[in-house]
Amino acid sequence: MATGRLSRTFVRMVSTGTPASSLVSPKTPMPPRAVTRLGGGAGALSSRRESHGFYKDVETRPRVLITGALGQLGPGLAQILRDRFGRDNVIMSDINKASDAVLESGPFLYADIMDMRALREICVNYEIDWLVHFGALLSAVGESNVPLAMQVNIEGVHNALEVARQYKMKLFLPSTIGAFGPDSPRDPTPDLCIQRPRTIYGVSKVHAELMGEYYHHKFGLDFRSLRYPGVISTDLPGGGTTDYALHMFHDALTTKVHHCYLRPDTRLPMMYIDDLLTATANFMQAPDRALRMRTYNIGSVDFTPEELAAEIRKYVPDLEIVYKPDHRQEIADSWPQRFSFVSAEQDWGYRPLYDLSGMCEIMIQSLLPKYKSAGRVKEEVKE
Ligand SMILES: NC(=O)c1ccc[n+]([C@@H]2O[C@H](COP(=O)([O-])OP(=O)(O)OC[C@H]3O[C@@H](n4cnc5c(N)ncnc54)[C@H](O)[C@@H]3O)[C@@H](O)[C@H]2O)c1
Ligand SMILES: C[C@@H](O)[C@H](N)C(=O)O
Repeated sequence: MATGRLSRTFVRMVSTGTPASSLVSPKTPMPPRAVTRLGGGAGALSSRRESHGFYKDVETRPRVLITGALGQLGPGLAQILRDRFGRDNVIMSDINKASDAVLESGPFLYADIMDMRALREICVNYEIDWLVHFGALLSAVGESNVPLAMQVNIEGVHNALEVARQYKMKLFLPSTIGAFGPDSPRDPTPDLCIQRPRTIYGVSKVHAELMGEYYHHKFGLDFRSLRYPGVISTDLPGGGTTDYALHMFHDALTTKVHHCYLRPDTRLPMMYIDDLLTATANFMQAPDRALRMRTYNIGSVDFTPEELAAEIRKYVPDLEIVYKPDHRQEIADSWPQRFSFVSAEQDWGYRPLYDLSGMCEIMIQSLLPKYKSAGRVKEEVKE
């Protein structure tokens, strides 16, 4: 609770133009990495880790900065990492304004990944050990604003790489099924194969994979990346090609009509968010010696819009789908249909738990009470 209020102060200070350096003052009680062991007497965040007395905890309780943390994936990953490393050791950041729920959940800062100086200040002042770089423009949004996508997804990655190299941080940044293209084997798509994507999003992600691996080999940077499939969650996504699947759940429970921008037979790899976030945290913690590669495919299921609709109809029998493919069809047609993730299973023990029916069950169970209490469930839904 207290940290939530403080976070609000950080946001206000930054939005009024206060330099990031002035966020750290003796009166700014950002708690240190092991606040519980300090017994609540932690007034100021010292810029010197030794004053916390927990040098040995860097391995087991690293301090993590998440960029672009207000999107579909950031809040969930912050929660998992806070459960593992302590609430105040995981700092969320974004260029958007955080909700009260985010501010109450733990530390939050304004951070634009295009602003290298501010990134440096945050990483030094808050003694960041791991950088999780989520700030990005997704596939459909990227195609509608290519110059911005190039800035955020390419220059932003350069900034993340440089900061991580300079301050010897571990860097995780996600790649995607969109890093493959029509020339890649699509059923299944292995970890290593030709990658010639046709979207700026895909091109920027191949660039990120290659640059990260280059920094690893050249400078010893602990770079790690997972190629995520479309992610299914109750929180709505930020403008990708796989978004239809999430909207289908919401529409099923409210209007019972979903307008689908893909053809009914468009198969894409997907996974449930809990599997993805657990895998991400486990991968970041995996011992370096276990990793034969720096970039791995992960996934769990693959389905088409008509297969997803059939599964959701077990709960909402009269769900209607109206198919009207648009520009996103071409993107989907160039992406993998099935994803091979055997290397992740073999090397660091990746194990997804949710299949299509498990995913649908938990989505309906999670969304139904929210829509019911908002009075938006259209008629009876089989629970
Ligand atoms: N969600 C998926 O299905 C999926 C699948 C594959 C890969 N990924 C990758 O995972 C990461 C997170 O995805 P997401 O779904 O949460 O994305 P999202 O679009 O929901 O959120 C991205 C966040 O980045 C922020 N952002 C944009 N420009 C920024 C800037 N200049 N500085 C700082 N932040 C900025 C946005 O405000 C937003 O909160 C991305 O790198 C994405 O490519 C996501
Ligand atoms: C697949 C992934 O990268 C994202 N959900 C998109 O569709 O753009």
